[in-house]
Amino acid sequence: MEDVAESSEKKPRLDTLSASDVTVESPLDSVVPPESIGGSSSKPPKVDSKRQKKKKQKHVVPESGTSEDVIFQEVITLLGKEVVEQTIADGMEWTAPFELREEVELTISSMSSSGEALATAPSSKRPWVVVVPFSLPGEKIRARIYRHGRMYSHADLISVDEPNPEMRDMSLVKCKYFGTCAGCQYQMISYDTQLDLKRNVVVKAYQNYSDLPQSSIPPISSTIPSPLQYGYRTKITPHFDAPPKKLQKKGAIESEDKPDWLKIGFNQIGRRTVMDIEECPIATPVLNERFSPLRLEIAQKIFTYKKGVSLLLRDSLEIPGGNLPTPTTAIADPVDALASSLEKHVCITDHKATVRERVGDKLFDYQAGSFFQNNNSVLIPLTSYVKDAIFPPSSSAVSSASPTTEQPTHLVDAYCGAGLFAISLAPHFSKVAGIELSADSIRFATHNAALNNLPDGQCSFRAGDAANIFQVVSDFPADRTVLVIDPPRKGCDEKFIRQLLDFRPTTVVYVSCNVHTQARDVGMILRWSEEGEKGRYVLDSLRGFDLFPQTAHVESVAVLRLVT
Ligand SMILES: C[S@@+](CC[C@H](N)C(=O)[O-])C[C@H]1O[C@@H](n2cnc3c(N)ncnc32)[C@H](O)[C@@H]1O
Repeated sequence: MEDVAESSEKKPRLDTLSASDVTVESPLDSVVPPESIGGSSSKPPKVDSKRQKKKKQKHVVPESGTSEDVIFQEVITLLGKEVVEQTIADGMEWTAPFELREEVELTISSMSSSGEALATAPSSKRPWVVVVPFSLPGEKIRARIYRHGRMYSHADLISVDEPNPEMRDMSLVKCKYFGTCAGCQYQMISYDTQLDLKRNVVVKAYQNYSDLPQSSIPPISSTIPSPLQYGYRTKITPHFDAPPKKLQKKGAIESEDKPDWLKIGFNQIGRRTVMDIEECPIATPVLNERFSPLRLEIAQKIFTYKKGVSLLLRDSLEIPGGNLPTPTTAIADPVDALASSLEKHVCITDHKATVRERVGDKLFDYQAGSFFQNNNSVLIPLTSYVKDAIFPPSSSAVSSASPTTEQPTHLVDAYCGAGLFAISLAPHFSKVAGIELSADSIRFATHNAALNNLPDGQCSFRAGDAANIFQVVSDFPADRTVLVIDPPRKGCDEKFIRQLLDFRPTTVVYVSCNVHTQARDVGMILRWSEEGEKGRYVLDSLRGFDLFPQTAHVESVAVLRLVT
């Protein structure tokens, strides 16, 4: 897509406006009962006057790739570039045409990449967009405005007055908190449609963020499904607030039951308020089994907490000898470890304890508080897909962009965590190097190489910034080296991309939980690779993976090949 900012000559640029001080109200503490999203209406919520404190807030243009910026790009698509530029030129982009708590009737136009619905404001108002959860294209709804952004306002859904019968099927909903909890957006949509929506997010991200011509973006295939669509989440982090000060002062007596004021669960949609949640159907069974007794244990000692707490529940295989905080440094017989690892699942709540997961014929240990992918059921499809992208399974599948018939022999795993990609792919390479910021994860990656019986010296892992890996692998032959990148949501930094281009591996597989920053980085890699004479990268394939069914999240895998 053309850069809107570049195309405006005298008008202010969309991305360079200064911050201004304005007075806003904090969001209301309102609740949309789940039944209202099926088509009936609800009463206005009670308004807690204490929560309506006025506060000063600066309006800052959101950084590229953040969720606010992603919505703003969608506002531009919906309202049109000219209209948005004119509104900015008039200095009105932060001035909503709605009062807070105003109720509006809307017709939904499209879905945002965050899984909410977008509607343009009624024609009696200035051009503006309203963002509403749990609504679908074509539906007529009533909503209540609670917060303003840049040319858009967030609203609570009050009722769906005319549902979209082709997309909405409330009989699919499996959670009693759906419609109030912030966790899931899509339970009322068929799984095939969820996958289509996620494909569309990848399409839009590359249109809005890559700055590449359409001809450089390959057709984006259908999103790869998760084998499990419920009961898949191997990690949940419910939280609770400390007891209210007045109760702490009274020194309230500990009781066997959970007091009504104590909410242990997840955030309410659009709010920072914690909802009381007893079970989460997208979490694995072992996590749900542990959650009820854990809630009671917390309730019984709630007055010992002076601050709010985030709990951790991780699904793990039971490790013979116990899921101890330190991995066994010496693994006497790794083959035995693989064979004897118990397949019994347990719930780990200690951040320092060791969690074990199986991915195909590999075992991965990691510290419970560290990063590991949260949907074990999709990890074989994901790692197999990456392997097939590196070594296309049949000659007919070899891309025309493939520069050489020689097979890659060396693998670099940047942002490697506990070694998921490095260790899964190691049998196909003679040398593997991984880098990762977390020293704990690196300790486990090294341990996992031994646990999986990989030959001594084949894999090396080091703690540090990803950009440092290129000094370490200076003896790797670039034309036989594959680079896997799996950075956090903010993506790679410029230093990393410059070093990548100095090294120029034959294939780059970029796995990302934020397709917007991925699109930005891939765009940079492709454009900058045209400088110099070391060969340029082409985007060979691009595909979404569904790691989080029932939610709007999509993981994206981009495969880049070097061509001369
Ligand atoms: C999305 S996770 C991927 C981990 C691993 N590839 C996996 O699938 O389990 C991103 C990882 O990058 C690490 N990280 C964040 N910033 C980094 C940096 N500047 N350099 C290296 N690693 C970084 C995080 O600690 C985290 O483990």
